[in-house]
Amino acid sequence: MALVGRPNVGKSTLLNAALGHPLAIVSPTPQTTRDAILGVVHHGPAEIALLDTPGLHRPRTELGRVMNQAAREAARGADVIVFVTEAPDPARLPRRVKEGEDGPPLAPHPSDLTLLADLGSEAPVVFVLNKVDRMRDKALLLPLLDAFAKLREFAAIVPISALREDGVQRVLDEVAKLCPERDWGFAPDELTDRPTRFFAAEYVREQILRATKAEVPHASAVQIERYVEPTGEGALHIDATIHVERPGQKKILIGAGAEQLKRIGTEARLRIEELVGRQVNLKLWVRVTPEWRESRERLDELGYNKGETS
Ligand SMILES: Nc1nc2c(ncn2[C@@H]2O[C@H](COP(=O)(O)OP(=O)(O)OP(=O)(O)O)[C@@H](O)[C@H]2O)c(=O)[nH]1
Repeated sequence: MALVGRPNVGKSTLLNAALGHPLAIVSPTPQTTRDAILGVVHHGPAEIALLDTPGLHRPRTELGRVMNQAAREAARGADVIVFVTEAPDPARLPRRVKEGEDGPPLAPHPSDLTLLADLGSEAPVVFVLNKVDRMRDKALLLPLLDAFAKLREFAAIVPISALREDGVQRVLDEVAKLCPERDWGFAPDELTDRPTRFFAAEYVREQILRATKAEVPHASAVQIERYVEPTGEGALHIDATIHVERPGQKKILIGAGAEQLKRIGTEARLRIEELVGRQVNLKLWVRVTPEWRESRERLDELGYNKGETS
């Protein structure tokens, strides 16, 4: 199944909750996910391969176009689509709506209308309204769910809170009902089809997203230069380069006395050690690669080539 939706609605959080493992990186910064990431869940008699996709958005860079393409391809290849959107942020609602006074009911986000219209009708679609935990008065969500239900046919409509792991099993129940019968594709303990070196790069990027703001997270890409697995008990050695677009971004990332970069490295190392179950020796370098987000060649080198349309 493919998880599709706008950026930041909680697709990766839903994938992690379904897996019971924080495999995908999550952050409050939109466009955190850059590549489709597969996670495998065994749910009752069903084996569900969930593809977390980059949030569909209006691209401003070549990277953005490649990300959208990766999401669309994942959706095209899926047997089931789980369309994810979010309950509105109460802080942004007019007070009278919050207080339940008369007024226009909550309406679908305009980008959701476009995305749903683009989905096509081949695969069944399960509609998920995430982040319902942030609305105290859940009754306010009913007209919103109604409005979505009128837009197209959904196999199921499921309000959830991926953050609180509330309703996630119900999503899997609905998907399992729609799974076609087929041979097993994965071993029982297989969590993903991505190699651990992919996640090593992701976990460094996750710390960059946590530590920096504005353009820096968007302008950063992590490339693994060396990945040496020991034969015995020793540590896993990883050398990685963080590419940024401008010298000012490099300065921010390194920080005074290289403190920022050290913190990013330490936090990422702990997260990688948890994944691989052994000691990790992680070395990071920062390099300025001007306009890497605009160059097909650079994007290929950095592994963002899933959207290649030939
Ligand atoms: N309150 C609340 N926040 C949530 C919930 N699910 C996700 N979030 C938050 O929403 C933000 C975005 O979550 P992600 O899982 O990274 O969203 P995404 O859809 O994968 O984002 P992109 O990578 O941009 O496509 C993070 O700060 C999450 O903690 C939820 O159920 N409730």
